[in-house]
Amino acid sequence: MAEGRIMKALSGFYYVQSGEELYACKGRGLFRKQKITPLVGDFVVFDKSADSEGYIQEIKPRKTELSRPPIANVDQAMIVSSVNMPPFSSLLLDRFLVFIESKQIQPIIVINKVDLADEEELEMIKEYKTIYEKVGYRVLLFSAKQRDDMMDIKTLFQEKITVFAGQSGVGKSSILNAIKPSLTLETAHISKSLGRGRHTTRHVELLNINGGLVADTPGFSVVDFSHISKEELGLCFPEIKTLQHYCKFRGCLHDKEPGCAVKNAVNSKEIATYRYNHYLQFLEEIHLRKPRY
Ligand SMILES: Nc1nc2c(ncn2[C@@H]2O[C@H](COP(=O)(O)OP(=O)(O)OP(=O)(O)O)[C@@H](O)[C@H]2O)c(=O)[nH]1
Ligand SMILES: [Zn+2]
Repeated sequence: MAEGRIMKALSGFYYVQSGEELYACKGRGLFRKQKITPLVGDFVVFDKSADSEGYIQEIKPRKTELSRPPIANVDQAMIVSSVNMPPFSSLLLDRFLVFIESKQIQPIIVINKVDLADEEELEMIKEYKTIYEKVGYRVLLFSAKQRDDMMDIKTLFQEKITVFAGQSGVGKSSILNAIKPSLTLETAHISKSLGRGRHTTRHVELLNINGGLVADTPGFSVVDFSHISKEELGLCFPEIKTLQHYCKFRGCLHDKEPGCAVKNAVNSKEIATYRYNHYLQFLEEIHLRKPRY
């Protein structure tokens, strides 16, 4: 028996890295009865059947799990937005933040295309940077076009599994390609050996970059809150989470309740009003959600 991490899933094989070796493994064993499918990012126990082949016998418990892209044990997500083209939207950014927080994954905010910003826009973006840093997030202003801050991004990968997320067109693929210029070549190579076109095979692969693992897919560009309850929503806003113990009522949703520490903090400008308004908007969205059967 050996242990390793699934780095890639392709055509029914799970490619497990153990030490320096990569083993092409088939799924078999106990986890089939448990009805869980191995995911890229999983730690697994496997039987070596030949030189570089094997059978997965066991999947180790997961820290986190994403379904789009399907990856287990993701530590952090780079949420990419852009200053311009498409214009910066704090509402969308907050949606992504809430989604990532709800999955127990650490968000990092990347605001891309700073090369396109005029003075006024740069000023606005810096104000947002200050607000989100106060909340406790790391914020990177970035340009995939100029690429001067590449090391800033790369140092964040160490000993982590990272995915990229963000609205369409913000530059996720551009940043990925800038980080790993050989990426497109590798993707083309894999598909060619299977005799298929580049875009027909959807697979996820973890790439070794700067001592960490980065998912080679631009990740998700839409999020939904269907798995989040009203009570959980406040936990996805760090500045609300730290204050909610001071609310008068346990289970306070920080809406109409009296003696709410969160509303007091909004009134005293301790919490950004727009963040609180987004919270209320998401709360309403969850409230109006049709029950699913
Ligand atoms: N000026 C400028 N353009 C950029 C920058 N980063 C990306 N772009 C351009 O923005 C467009 C969209 O970039 P992509 O990398 O395809 O964006 P994406 O987020 O992967 O988009 P989807 O694949 O649709 O999710 C492309 O034309 C890029 O060349 C940047 O930092 N500055
Ligand atoms: Zn409250």
